[in-house]
Amino acid sequence: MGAASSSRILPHMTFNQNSASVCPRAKSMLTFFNTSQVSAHSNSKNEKSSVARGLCLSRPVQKDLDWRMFSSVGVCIYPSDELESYSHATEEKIGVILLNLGGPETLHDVQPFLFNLFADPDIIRLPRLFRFLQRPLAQLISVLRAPKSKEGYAAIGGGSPLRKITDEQANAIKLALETKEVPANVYVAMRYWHPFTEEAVHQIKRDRITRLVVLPLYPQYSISTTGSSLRVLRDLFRDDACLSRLPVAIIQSWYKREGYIKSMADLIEKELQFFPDPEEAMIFFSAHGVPVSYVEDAGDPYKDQMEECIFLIMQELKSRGINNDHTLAFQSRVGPVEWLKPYTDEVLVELGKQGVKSLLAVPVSFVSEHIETLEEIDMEYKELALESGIVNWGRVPALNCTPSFITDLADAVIEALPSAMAISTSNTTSEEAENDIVGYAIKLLFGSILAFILLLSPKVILAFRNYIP
Ligand SMILES: C=CC1=C(C)c2cc3[nH]c(cc4nc(cc5[nH]c(cc1n2)c(C)c5CCC(=O)O)C(CCC(=O)O)=C4C)c(C)c3C=C
Ligand SMILES: [Fe+2]
Repeated sequence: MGAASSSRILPHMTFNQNSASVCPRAKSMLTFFNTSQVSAHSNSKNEKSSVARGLCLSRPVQKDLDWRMFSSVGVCIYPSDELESYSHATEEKIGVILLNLGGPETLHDVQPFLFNLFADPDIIRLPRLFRFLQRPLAQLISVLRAPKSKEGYAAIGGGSPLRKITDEQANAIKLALETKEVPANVYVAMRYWHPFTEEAVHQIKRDRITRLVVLPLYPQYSISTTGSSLRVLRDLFRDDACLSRLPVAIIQSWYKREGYIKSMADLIEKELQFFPDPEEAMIFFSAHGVPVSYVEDAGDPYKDQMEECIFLIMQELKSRGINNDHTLAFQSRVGPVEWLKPYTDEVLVELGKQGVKSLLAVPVSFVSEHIETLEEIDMEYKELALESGIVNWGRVPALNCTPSFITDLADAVIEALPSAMAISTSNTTSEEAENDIVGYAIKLLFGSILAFILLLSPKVILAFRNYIP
């Protein structure tokens, strides 16, 4: 996880010291911070700096997804020796936290991993009234889905390669930052399996990091991925007076970055050469799907960002004289609801019918090999494509530790550093807290009655069957 400690001062960098990371020695801290002021400030600042540096800091539509809405009531809980040195910190100690999904390392881990995933309210979005059902539902669905998932993980060697690859990426980013004379500790924070976000945050505190860059390993922003990890981070920071004062810069998405686009184009250009007739091959972008309601009801920018990303990759390829046909489809749907269309499996069959003979699959929503590239694309979709009449099949590897890509991520970190600012804090009055509790009790009561009625309905019972293979 955390790489070797770095404690050099960076004389060539000037940071905005208004948001100092010093944790005051005061026994308690109840700080009110004017969030609207912070928003206005951070907006103009981030937008200016992002335009100037090509950084993509797109803002999610929803208020509750926004890191700037952090609020905190808290007492500094560092042991006194830690507090002492934290408060006297004079040296800049940079941390980079990589946000990723995590995956089961053994077949034994599969069901508990699935439980963590389905227990996430950003993955199964229940109406507020039914939130108390989240964990029992997660238990039910994870048990029902585990046999199918286990088959998939068994087919790729008995576990997910995600931890190993993410650790390698973390080391590579650390090295790239060192080469650029920006020594930093790089931490891996997984959402659903080890090393969990909590573990990474704990290590960040122990290492007394003074400035933090949050870098999701998802090029495009989705409520279900980056949004979910940021929410967990926000909660951890909100509950900790010291962390809520740590200057943090968040890179929300980076699919527009030139280095990323060029690295993707390089991989595609290289893979096309393996086809007997490279110009004839269709470039088939396959992105992980999300339920339609995320985009249409919750304002998830994922689909728009994905389409723009593909446009930019194709533009880069055209500038290199590569003018192949291309298409985008969405894979890996789970559960009874409608997901983003077109679906990868249906498009493959359709392309076969249309007489497409050569096809290059390009996984585009994730930057490491994982179950959905190694099993779903390489095995299931390949078989379906060949059955459907496609003769020449290829697949672009995931970026993993491709040097040009890692260098670009290191650049993104360096560009984001100056915009780091402390998380805003606010206090809740005891009256507001009491109202919250009463409101919650009323909702719980009515929710339970409604849930009981609903759970007995045959329609709901049928819907859950759809999680089973
Ligand atoms: C950008 C990438 C991803 C999005 C968006 C995403 C949304 C999403 N996923 C599920 C359900 C499952 N995902 C699973 C595995 C999985 N998902 C992603 C990425 C995105 N998910 C990755 C990289 C992985 C693989 C991790 C690994 O172990 O290699 C799984 C488990 C596997 C399986 O049973 O198929 C589930 C389930 C939902 C419901 C969702 C959006 C709401
Ligand atoms: Fe997923």
